[in-house]
Order: sequence, then C-alpha cells, then structure tokens
Amino acid sequence: MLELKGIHKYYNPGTVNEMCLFDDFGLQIGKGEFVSVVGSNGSGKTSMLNLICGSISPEKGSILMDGKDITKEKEYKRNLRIGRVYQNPAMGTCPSMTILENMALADNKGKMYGLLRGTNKNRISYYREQLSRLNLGLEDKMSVKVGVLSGGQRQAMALLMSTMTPIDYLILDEHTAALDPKTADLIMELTDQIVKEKNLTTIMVTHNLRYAVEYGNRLLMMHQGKIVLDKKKEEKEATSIDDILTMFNEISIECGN
Ligand SMILES: Nc1ncnc2c1ncn2[C@@H]1O[C@H](COP(=O)(O)OP(=O)(O)OP(=O)(O)O)[C@@H](O)[C@H]1O
Repeated sequence: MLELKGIHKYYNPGTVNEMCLFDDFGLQIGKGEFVSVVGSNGSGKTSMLNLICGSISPEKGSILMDGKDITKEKEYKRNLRIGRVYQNPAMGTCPSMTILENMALADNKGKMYGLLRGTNKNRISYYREQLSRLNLGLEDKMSVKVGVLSGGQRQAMALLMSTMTPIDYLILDEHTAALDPKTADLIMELTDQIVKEKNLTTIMVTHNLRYAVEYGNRLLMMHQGKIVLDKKKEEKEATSIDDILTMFNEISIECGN
C-alpha cells in the first residue's frame, strides 16, 4: 500500500512567486491497483509522482510505502522498488550506449559495477528473449546504439528496462504522449501485460481519456492540487469517456475558462 498523508507542497516558498500546490493532500493506493490519473494542466499530477519517487520533498506530511515512512528516503533508494517511465522516450534510455549495454545497465540497477556484471552469456540470451517480446526486431540489433532508434522503439525499451529488476511500483508519466497512435496502442498493451504479469501497483498519468477509461482498475481526476474524482472497480468500469469530458467541462466552467 502506498499512502500520501497530509501533504503540503509549496513552490518558490518565501518569494513573491510562492505557490501552494498541495494543501493537506491525501491518497491511498492499495497493493496491485492500477490507477489512471487524468486532470487539467498544472493540476499537480507530475508533482504527485515526483513526491512519490522522491524527486521533490513535501514541506509537511508523510509518504508511506507498505507502512514504512519513506518521506526522507533518497530518490535512488526508492527507485530500487519503483520503475518510472517518462513522456520523453530519451529519459529512460542512454542514447550513446548500445541496446545490450542499456539492458545490462537496467538489469544491474542498484548494483556496483553494473555494466561489467551484466554482459555474461546467460544474461545476453535473457535480454534477447525480453526484447523479442516487443516484436520490434530489437533482439537482432543488440550492438546498435539506442540513439538511432525511433521514439516508439526507445519507449518500448524504456518500459522493459524500468520493469526488469524486481520492483513493486510502476510510475508512468504520460508515457505514450510522444508516440503516434499505433505505437502508443502497442506500448499501452505491453504496459498492461507487464503490470498484470508482475502484479505491479501502477500509477499512470495520461491525457488520453480512452486509455484512462480502458486500462486499470481505478480512475482519479485531479484539479488545482486536489482529487476531484475517484472511481474504483465497477464504478470505473461504468465510466465512459463522455462522463470524464463532462466533468472536465464542469471544472473549466467553475474556473471561468
Ligand atoms: N519546479 C517547479 N517550480 C515552480 N513551480 C512548479 C514546479 N513544478 C511544477 N510547478 C507548478 O506546479 C503546478 C503543477 O505542476 P505539475 O507539473 O505537477 O502539473 P501537471 O498536472 O503534471 O500538469 P501537465 O498536465 O501540464 O503536465 C503548475 O502550476 C506548475 O507551474
């Protein structure tokens, strides 16, 4: 279980640009939940993910992972249990390294001298097997530099790499947003497969309402640092894209946009 309790988050505190994003924000995510998060621009979705991953700290409040307070735990330590895929495919892979080197690096996350240990024969055939799941032919291009791959190919690799070590949580920050519709569908299918196979507790921020409705078992909508909609299981299944759009429109009218 992941818990955010009484979170207060300010940006630029003590300056004329001070902005309070979260004022007593709370959220509980149960083990194995796959939560889709939608919301207006600037509603705090990425900030929430950054707080969970430890990329930013709250001014007040606590973050608990399976009952343990991790509020002060460093990002690199949390990352041993969390996999994260970003919107930009370049974020999850290293362009100047080969596919093989990238896979070895991901495989050895958190270990010392990762690259050397990762290049033994058994592991290479494991990487080949994993890459072949993508159906992109990458298993036959292991010595090619990742920088020459397309965005979709890189994102598929980023997803594979972020879930290679035994993690419990998967954080997806608009991870299909930079991809063409067909490739985005492919990455979404792959995501769903991996989440189910590894029973990962997943938070997926997306502006794609179809994905938000079709995938996962819980749907959150955020607005101005608050959760304004939280639908679980059957209630989520009964929610349509039109329902979410209506809610978006109501929020916009309230804001005068
Ligand atoms: N490092 C920062 N410094 C100052 N303000 C920030 C910083 N990061 C985010 N903000 C502000 O916090 C608010 C929430 O931003 P955040 O990126 O979390 O929203 P979001 O819901 O992910 O938005 P989008 O859908 O546009 O990606 C915005 O008003 C943003 O300008």
